[in-house]
Amino acid sequence: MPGNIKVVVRVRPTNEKEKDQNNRIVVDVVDDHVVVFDPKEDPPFYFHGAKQPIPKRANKDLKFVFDHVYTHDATNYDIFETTTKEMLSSLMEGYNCSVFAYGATGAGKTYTMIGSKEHPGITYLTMEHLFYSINSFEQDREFDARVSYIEVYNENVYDLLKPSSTPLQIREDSKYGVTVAGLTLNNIRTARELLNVLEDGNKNRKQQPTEANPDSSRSHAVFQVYIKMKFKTRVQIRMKLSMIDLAGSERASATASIGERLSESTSINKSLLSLGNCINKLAAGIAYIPYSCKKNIVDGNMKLSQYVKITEELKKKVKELEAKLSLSSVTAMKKLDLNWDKRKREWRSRIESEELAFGVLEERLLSVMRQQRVLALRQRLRKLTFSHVAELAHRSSFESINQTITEDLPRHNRITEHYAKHSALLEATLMKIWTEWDTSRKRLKQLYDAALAEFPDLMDFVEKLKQKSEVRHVKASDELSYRLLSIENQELSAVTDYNSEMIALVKKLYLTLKGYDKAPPSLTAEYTELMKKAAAAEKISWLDDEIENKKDIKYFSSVDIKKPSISLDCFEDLSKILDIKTKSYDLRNIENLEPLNTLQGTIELQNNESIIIMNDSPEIINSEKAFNIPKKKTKEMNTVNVENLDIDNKKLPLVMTNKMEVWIKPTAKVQPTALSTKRELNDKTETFDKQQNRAKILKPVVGRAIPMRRHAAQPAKPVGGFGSTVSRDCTSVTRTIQAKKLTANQRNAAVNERSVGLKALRARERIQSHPYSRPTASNTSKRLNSHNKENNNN
Ligand SMILES: Nc1ncnc2c1ncn2[C@@H]1O[C@H](COP(=O)(O)OP(=O)(O)OP(=O)(O)O)[C@@H](O)[C@H]1O
Repeated sequence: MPGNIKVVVRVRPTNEKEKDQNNRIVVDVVDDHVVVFDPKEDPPFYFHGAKQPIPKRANKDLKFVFDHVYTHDATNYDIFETTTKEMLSSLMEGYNCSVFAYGATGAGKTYTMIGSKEHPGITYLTMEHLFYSINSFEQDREFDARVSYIEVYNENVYDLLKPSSTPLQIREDSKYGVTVAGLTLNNIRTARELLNVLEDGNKNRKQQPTEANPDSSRSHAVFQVYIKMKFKTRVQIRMKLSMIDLAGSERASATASIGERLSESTSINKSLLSLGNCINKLAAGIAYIPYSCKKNIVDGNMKLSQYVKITEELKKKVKELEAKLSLSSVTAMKKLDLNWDKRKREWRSRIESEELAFGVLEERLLSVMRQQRVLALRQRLRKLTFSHVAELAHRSSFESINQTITEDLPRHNRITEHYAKHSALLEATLMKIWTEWDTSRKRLKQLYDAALAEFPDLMDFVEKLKQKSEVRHVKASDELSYRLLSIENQELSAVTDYNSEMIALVKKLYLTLKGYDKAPPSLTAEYTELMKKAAAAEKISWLDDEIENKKDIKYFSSVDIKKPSISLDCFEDLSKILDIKTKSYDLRNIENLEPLNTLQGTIELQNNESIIIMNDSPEIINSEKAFNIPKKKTKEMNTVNVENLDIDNKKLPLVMTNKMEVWIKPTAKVQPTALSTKRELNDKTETFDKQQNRAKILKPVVGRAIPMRRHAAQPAKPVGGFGSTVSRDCTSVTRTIQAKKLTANQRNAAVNERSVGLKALRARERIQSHPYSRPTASNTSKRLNSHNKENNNN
């Protein structure tokens, strides 16, 4: 505002009563600034030729100049536009502002200040604009606006927002000045909320009808807005806006006050008198004014030379002050900066030490969780072993074995009990540490939030610490996976050895019986079934499977630190994985076993590829079953070349025995071996089609070659075929098709190599060294001797 005070006058329209009584209008609005009170009457006039009487009392005809004068047709909005609207910009700059409505009873003070819902007063309009300003500044400032609404009635203060018959206490202290103890401050965010607050407050205001005003307010109402404005630069400003609807100044005679009204009038007048005195003293420049204010009077009688001297002195003083001010502001800024850095460092070190403590707790927690997981796995494996042993004891017909195993049961029980105790202990420890860890975690989070609220640039620092914690989790998970897998692996190899021995034993027993024609068909069937199962677990790796399995591994080994009590649930899934693995056998020991293992599938060919299937078996008698090929033809199928085979869509439905190896080759032709014929190939392929068209597996890896049982009597032919060295080599059985894309020369070399005597030689050696071949006329005694010898050794 241009000045720090503005005085305006509003003239209200005459009311019905005044109109009825034909009251004289005593205020004459000359223009926007000048008003004449009790203006002179117009010159006497004549009516029907008779001069009308002149009033006895002389008119005061007092002229007043104001900052603005509003006529009776001005609206509350007009008043707001030229008064408090301007004032708001001063308020937003941090000045306290006050607005008083002063006037006689019924003059329209409440109408102007408070108004009604239809005609909101300037308090509402001002606040509405204030909220608008607050919103427009929101980008770089934060606001907190609270309001209070009190009335001063009979010199006592009452809270209009929390009505009570007991007045509030007024206090004065050096820091905050005059305050009202126990005052309600309402946090409001919109002008609409304010309207409700004002309405509620007004209902509690003391109003009584007087002669002059049927709704006369008998108290001074003080509406105050406390605004806290915080800049992004952390500078904070508090300011206060007071909108005061004073009680009407009145003459007891005019308001016809008696009794209680009269005492109210007395109080009202007394307080207004004090206010008036204060304003008058300010205006008159009196030395002592009870509320704030500096005297600034210039003596008009001083000489010009004195003015010059004073001005010089003042200039000097101003320079001194300016220098001091700039010095102190630099010092203050430095101090501020130092404080700033110091506080930041304090936050960092507080956070660091809390994080350190948190990290120690977390390490402990993770370690206990790891122990718990490992123990749970051991517990489960122990249970599994125990149930196997118990079953074995139950089934065993050997008294001595049964006894040994039964005697061992108490030890199993003791171990199980020990595991349970240890597990309970770990559980208790875990819960204790977890509670401490959780408390520390929450505390750390609070510190992070508080530090970032004050120093957003600490974000990187906080993020690094958070990452540290994540790394701890990942490490713990990895370590756990490693521990679990190594335990599992130990278990697996133990089970594998055991199973291999068992299968070897079964094989010996069965073949021995069979060698002596003592194997009944039911036993053969059972044996065949068992071998099928064993073969089904053969180590054929499927590329996709490996990927899927990895998911499971991740699942069982992750550490969910936030839910320690249910962390062991995932072991159910782990058990599934382990079960799969423990069922797999070591296939090294089931080579040379019957029956044929078959691999079914479809090989999809690339445009430049063809297929060669080779079979190195000198006798094809058992593949007859799998392929359903007539005997006379199968005998000729030692080597099968499917090169250039015209299969629909270049897909070859395939039943691959373990005696075969599939070679995928580029279009370059491979020289067929001497024994291969197309005719044989076609016969075989037709059979595949008939039987195995439903096969769906894509991209199979070549299976391990398991040579069929051989008849020692049948001479091994020097035939072509795939090399058994490849198939026996455990590491090479998981080759992918891609790995087989050899050049034509390499392939030819390989084919030829395998086609000649080397393979046949090996096959012969195997046959001759095989102790369980059916005895023939020429070698029966030799076989029996060697068989008996081996049994004795066992
Ligand atoms: N500008 C206006 N236009 C229309 N009506 C008005 C105006 N000013 C006041 N009035 C009416 O005049 C009456 C008295 O007004 P108001 O109650 O605001 O007076 P007041 O000065 O607050 O009186 P008191 O001191 O007794 O409380 C009310 O009925 C109000 O509606």
